[in-house]
Amino acid sequence: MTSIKSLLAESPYLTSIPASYIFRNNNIDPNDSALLTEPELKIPIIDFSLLTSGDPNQRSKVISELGEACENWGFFMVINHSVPERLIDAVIDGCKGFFDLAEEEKLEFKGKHVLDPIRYGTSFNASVDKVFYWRDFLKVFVHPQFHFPNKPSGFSELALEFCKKIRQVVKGILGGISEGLGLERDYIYKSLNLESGLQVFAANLYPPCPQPELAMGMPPHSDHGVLTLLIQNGICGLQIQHNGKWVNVNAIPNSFLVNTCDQLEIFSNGKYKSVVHRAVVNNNATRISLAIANGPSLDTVVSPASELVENRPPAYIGLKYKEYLELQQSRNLNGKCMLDCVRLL
Ligand SMILES: O=C(O)CCC(=O)C(=O)O
Ligand SMILES: [Fe+2]
Repeated sequence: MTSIKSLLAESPYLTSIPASYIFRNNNIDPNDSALLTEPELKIPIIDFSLLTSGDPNQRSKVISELGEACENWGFFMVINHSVPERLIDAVIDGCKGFFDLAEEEKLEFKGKHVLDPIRYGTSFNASVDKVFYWRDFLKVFVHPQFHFPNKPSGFSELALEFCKKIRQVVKGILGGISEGLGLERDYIYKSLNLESGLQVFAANLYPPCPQPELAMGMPPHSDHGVLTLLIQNGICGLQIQHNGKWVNVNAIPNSFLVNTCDQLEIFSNGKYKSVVHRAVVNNNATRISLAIANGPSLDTVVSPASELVENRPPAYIGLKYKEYLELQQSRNLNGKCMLDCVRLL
């Protein structure tokens, strides 16, 4: 399966996309006409420094903001996270450097199975996708064991430092979410074994597309883990579903875009729904996004927390995270269809 990058290198003056990439027709999709832009809506913003500050009033205020964001949006932007901007920029440059390698060099990292620790590819799962997505990707398992491509030089070291810092931010946010649910600060972190949790570094390349209104970078889906943190190269393209409408996310510079994922929905017994999101493409700039997915350890059986099923019976069956992940990755990416496999109510 040809990457988008090679497709464009072979046909630099492409004016229409191959039929196999036509995902939608704006004229007939009512969902697409329901697009809202974000300023009217105020996507929640969480000040991470207040979560870690010693001031209990500020902390309890931000914990309740976090709870509202999880309940009403499943999405928020995190500012003042203390991960240096130069590190973020360098990691994004590293992703660009990887995608700029010759195709033969990248193909050395072409994985076969969803649990292969390094996988370079295109679309989502090109062997089952009915329509191809306008996206090339590099997915790497960086925790509990750190794997990484050995090129471009220096990229691996930067990624190691970055992912470690992200785990600290995730720990802080999950502490706030736990307390917001009335649990001990480290309850979610411990119950889901985040200390040995799976962390996936997923870099996405969306080259300019001659017919962006017909193509899709990534189709509507929810993420399988607990929390995903996303950064990008200053070019927007992420949209989240909110009250049945698509909302453009205009990221605050240097913020992390955070979405709550399926394992948190299951663990919170449906109180915090994982958010459906997608990536649209444009016709003038290459977009790079980097999603860091943070999940339980692969052998954790995730089920609704016992503390949260007192007033409401469990709404999901327990399933080992590894099994959930294998199922999700081997199918078509389609909204929240995976959660339906474990839903009881
Ligand atoms: O590129 C984006 O904005 C979204 C990426 C995404 O949803 C993912 O990698 O799971
Ligand atoms: Fe996603």
